[in-house]
Amino acid sequence: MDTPESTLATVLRAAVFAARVHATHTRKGAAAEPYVNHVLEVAALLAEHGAPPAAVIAALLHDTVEDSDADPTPTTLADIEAAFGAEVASIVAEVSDDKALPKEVRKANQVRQAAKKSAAARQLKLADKISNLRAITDSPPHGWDHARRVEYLGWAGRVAIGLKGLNPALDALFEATYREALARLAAEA
Ligand SMILES: Nc1nc2c(ncn2[C@@H]2O[C@H](COP(=O)(O)OP(=O)(O)O)[C@@H](OP(=O)(O)OP(=O)(O)O)[C@H]2O)c(=O)[nH]1
Repeated sequence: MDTPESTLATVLRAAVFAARVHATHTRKGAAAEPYVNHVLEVAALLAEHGAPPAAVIAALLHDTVEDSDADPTPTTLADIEAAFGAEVASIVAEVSDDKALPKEVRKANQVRQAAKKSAAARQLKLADKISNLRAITDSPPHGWDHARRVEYLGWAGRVAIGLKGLNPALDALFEATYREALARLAAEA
């Protein structure tokens, strides 16, 4: 008889799935960290701040579809649904940018659509931005000058306006991370 998988087992299975998909991907930062470090950080932020298990599992998988589009065997939402179910796949769909759209449209859509997303997707996206703001100061993407980092910070702040209001502790961490990044960028100017 099949026994239902525990949440812990699903979380670990998602981590293994993400590590395999991102095996050849690195972060854009100077440290060129393995990409999976980012998704583990986002999932840990959510788990530490009381987000539901489906959001933590989706966090591990959140870039597998968007970032495997150029891989020999891209990961699809159907793959995620088959392996982790419809709820997780739906959250991953909500936080995946459509890479076919021009970058300016994708960026504007993130600002415009943030507040319309589900509670799980909003918390996931906020944790994603916290991780990216940390990276902006600790290991900035290669070739990003000061102006580009300031622009990213401002844009992330505008997206976050629509994401906040669900998880006060996560909201506070975003605010603190934003202020720290702003102070460090101001000190460099
Ligand atoms: N800040 C930062 N971003 C990195 C790093 N490595 C990869 N990225 C990805 O690069 C995106 C920011 O680069 P951009 O040039 O602005 O955008 P693009 O890659 O989507 O064209 C982030 O997207 P995003 O829309 O902010 O996040 P997401 O929603 O795609 O996860 C993030 O996914 C890194 O070291 N630092």
